[in-house]
Amino acid sequence: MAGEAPELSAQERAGKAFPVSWDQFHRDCRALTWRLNEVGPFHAVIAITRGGLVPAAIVARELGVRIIDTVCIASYDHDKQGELQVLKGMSEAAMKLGGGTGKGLLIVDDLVDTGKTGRLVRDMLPDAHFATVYAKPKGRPLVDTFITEVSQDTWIFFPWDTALSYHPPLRDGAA
Ligand SMILES: O=P(O)(O)OC[C@H]1O[C@H](OP(=O)(O)OP(=O)(O)O)[C@H](O)[C@@H]1O
Ligand code: HPA
Ligand SMILES: [Mg+2]
Repeated sequence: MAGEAPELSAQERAGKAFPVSWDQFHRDCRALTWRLNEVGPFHAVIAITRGGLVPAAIVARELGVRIIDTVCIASYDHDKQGELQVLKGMSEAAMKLGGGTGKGLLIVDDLVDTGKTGRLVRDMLPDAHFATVYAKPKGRPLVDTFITEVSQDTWIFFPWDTALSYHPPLRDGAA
């Protein structure tokens, strides 16, 4: 409708930027593993794709877990959240390892934001341990273990989504 404000993307609503480098991400994943090592052992790691694949590989390597499965969920088209779509559920083998409820399984994702994705996986595997590297306040209650809390009005930029580029100086004309 004419005059109506355009819908803001989640990233525009978030406003602040929190860029994460590969080094920082690796360090944060290792810190997450230190905490998870106190909770395990785990039979298998379940990565929530795609963002959960990178931390899941690092965590599984540190914890010596070699069985890794995926739950493929999509909701954000770049930075706009739509309906959650489960594109692929867990394998029967991993489900069996978790006794049907996820007991002894470790679910890993890069972050929780609104918590919608987290809620869906918790409903699928109520007894699993759910870990993320970053957590925003709305999603935080759904996570068992995380490393860094980031405010709800911040957008996290992951290293696989970004590239180095020129940034002008803060002060006009200082370049
Ligand atoms: O707490 P929520 O508001 O549900 O958001 C968190 C989810 O959003 C992102 O995934 P996305 O759906 O963008 O897919 P991707 O992992 O393939 O990038 C992120 O990796 C989490 O899985
Ligand atoms: N960064 C990247 N992807 C996301 C975010 C975020 O802050 N929230 C939901 N998906
Ligand atoms: Mg994701």
